[in-house]
Amino acid sequence: MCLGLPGVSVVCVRHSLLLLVQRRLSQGSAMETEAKKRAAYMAVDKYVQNNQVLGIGSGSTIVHAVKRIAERVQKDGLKVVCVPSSFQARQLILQNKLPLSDLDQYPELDLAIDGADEVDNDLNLIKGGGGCLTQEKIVASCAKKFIVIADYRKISKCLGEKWKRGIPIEVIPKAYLPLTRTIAARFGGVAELRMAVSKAGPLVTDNGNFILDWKFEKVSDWKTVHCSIKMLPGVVETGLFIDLAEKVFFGMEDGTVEVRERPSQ
Ligand SMILES: O=C[C@H](O)[C@H](O)[C@H](O)COP(=O)(O)O
Repeated sequence: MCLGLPGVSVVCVRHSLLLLVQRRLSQGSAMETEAKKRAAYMAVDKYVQNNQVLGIGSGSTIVHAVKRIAERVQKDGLKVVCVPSSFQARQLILQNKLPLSDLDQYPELDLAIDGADEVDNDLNLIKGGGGCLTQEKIVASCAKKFIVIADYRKISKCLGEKWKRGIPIEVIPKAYLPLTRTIAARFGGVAELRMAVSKAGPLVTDNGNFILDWKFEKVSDWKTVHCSIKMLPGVVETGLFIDLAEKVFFGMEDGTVEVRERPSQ
């Protein structure tokens, strides 16, 4: 309510603008959540079959996929076994009362499903925005099929166009400082130690390592760069997933789901 007092109308206008911005932001995120959910549901419904061993990725999009798998287990009597790619994935599997296993029991998976931070035209991915990448890549590489679920914001023509936080690189803690220098000197750009959000100090991965976010300048051959970075002593894995994803399901802004296949298949 605006009172007829000097200055009050300015306050009211500001307040209304703030509410408008907040509303837009929450609509945006509701739209993104809906897009993630649609992509996840379609991927699960098309690809998950009875008696499969599934690799479960990490992040916010995979939450919808796990929920859908659990729904199908409850409603349709679907039988699956789930292998997690992170602490979060393990918790999700347990919370949804799905059978939990590991790569010791099942070194070969029928299917792995995961999210991504960015996806280019060749279905190369940037992953690790949430600090999980090494176990995700291991799980994806053990699967006969690896499919990705994402919302429309992740679509890009070339890596780095959308994801501005740099390529996540998991490193052995003792090597982080020399690696920041070597990566910048050899490949250009800046590699920064990722800091934890609610603790003082660096983010520590599920494997007890650190993450460097490499803000690159220009890269034309991602495979070569990935291989060269992996050769550096102390590097555990990069968040570049090259030639791994077979299909990506994108939940779009208009409510549809766009499915893209890797061109070389
Ligand atoms: O480290 C996190 C993982 O690589 C996620 O799969 C990736 O960040 C995508 O996460 P979200 O589904 O939350 O966008």
